[in-house]
Amino acid sequence: MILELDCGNSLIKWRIITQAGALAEGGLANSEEKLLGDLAALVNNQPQACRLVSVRSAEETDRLVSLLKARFGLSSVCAQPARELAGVRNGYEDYTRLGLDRWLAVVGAYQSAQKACLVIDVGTAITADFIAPDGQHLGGFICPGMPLMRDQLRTHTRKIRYGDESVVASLYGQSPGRSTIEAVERGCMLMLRGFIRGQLEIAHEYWRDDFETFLTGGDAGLVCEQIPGARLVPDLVFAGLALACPILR
Ligand SMILES: Nc1ncnc2c1ncn2[C@@H]1O[C@H](COP(=O)(O)OP(=O)(O)O)[C@@H](O)[C@H]1O
Ligand SMILES: CC(C)(COP(=O)(O)O)[C@@H](O)C(=O)NCCC(=O)O
Ligand SMILES: [K+]
Repeated sequence: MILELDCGNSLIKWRIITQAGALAEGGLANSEEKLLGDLAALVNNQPQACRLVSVRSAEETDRLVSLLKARFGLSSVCAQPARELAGVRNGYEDYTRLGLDRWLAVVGAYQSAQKACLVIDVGTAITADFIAPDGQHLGGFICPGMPLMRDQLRTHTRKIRYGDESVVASLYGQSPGRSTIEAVERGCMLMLRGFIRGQLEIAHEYWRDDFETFLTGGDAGLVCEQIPGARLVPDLVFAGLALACPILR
């Protein structure tokens, strides 16, 4: 059994897979402690090794690797930046600067589609990445995700105040909001949708209709219906992680 971790800025996504790649368990943790507790509570499917990708600081990532070793005796392999992987060439001027979650999602998407791809990750930040038909990553765009957009308003105004627990799917509608929370959530949703529309326009300019759109990230469900034919792949980063850290397979 292999433990896989995707350490984002908000959540740690984890799963346990067999050597053959079949999913055995998985979950979400909003802190290191929660992750370690969830892993300690596993009855079956004890992992023998770990591979992980992190966009957190080197200190945080090293600490997590040490904790996994100390508590469970687990050795971890961490995904590293690369110029090229599985037929994809990193398009950043300095390839080490491209977020590793983006890179792995790009690699996972191209591996699956083998054609031009637009990869959109809707998490703490929203990222869009473009891959040409020959596997050349062209670069991408980054903007604040829903948590950051609402936090900016709650932090920098005096009268916009509501808790995360009040954010529910039923808030999202087409008509103008008639309460503060509705107005903010619907406004941020329109920003999100406008961003997505812009990315689709760019992809159409490059490749007309001959590209595949991949959607991933915790808030991908908010925009899935906006993109006909988009592939909603929650574990896209893990697909790339398996290619980046294959030694465990
Ligand atoms: N069970 C959940 N707990 C917390 N957030 C969730 C959950 N399911 C979906 N989300 C959404 O996921 C978003 C975070 O997405 P994610 O891709 O995990 O971000 P990151 O990779 O930046 O940590 C949150 O804004 C939240 O709306
Ligand atoms: C853009 C990101 C903050 C997205 O992180 P996430 O929302 O998935 O937590 C992350 O990929 C990152 O820190 N990237 C480094 C900067 C860059 O990609 O240019
Ligand atoms: K993201």
